[in-house]
Amino acid sequence: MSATITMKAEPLTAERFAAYGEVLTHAGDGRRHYVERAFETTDPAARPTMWINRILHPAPAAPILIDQVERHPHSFQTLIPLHAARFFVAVTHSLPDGTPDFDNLRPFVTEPGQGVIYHPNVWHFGFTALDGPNEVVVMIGVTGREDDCIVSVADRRVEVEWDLAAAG
Ligand SMILES: NC(=O)N[C@@H](O)C(=O)O
Repeated sequence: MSATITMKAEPLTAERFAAYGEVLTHAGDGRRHYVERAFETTDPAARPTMWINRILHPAPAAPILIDQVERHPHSFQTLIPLHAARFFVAVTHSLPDGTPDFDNLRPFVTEPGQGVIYHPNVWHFGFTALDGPNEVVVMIGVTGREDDCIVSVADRRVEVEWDLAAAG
């Protein structure tokens, strides 16, 4: 295991996240804000599926250890917390060999009321509640094959300071 990488999370914005996905908030003056890509898949066998994850334990105040990341090759993935609260997001792209680029991991802290849509194949840390337990709606296209979710265990210790006030 190589040396420890320490990072500081940034506030999540649409611009900072654009290379990895979309930030979900209501935009515009109308009552309805259509989200175009939430159900997009890359495989015709992928069936739109929704579930709710119960997250009983929010991240502790200590730096978050990124022990593994996952990606979904066949579909966009939407995550919408049911309780308006901040959550932690960390994303990266693949290196040429297909493994996650941990050196260029981008950690973020959301605002209450935001959700995210991950682009297919974007490596991401599992949904991590902050400030208390939460429940998160997950929407994704599922083929039922074993590669709907590909997990990669970190080959180095990556710690992220997520308390933005403390991070300065
Ligand atoms: N992305 C995430 O946090 N979780 C989903 O991939 C899931 O399988 O619940």
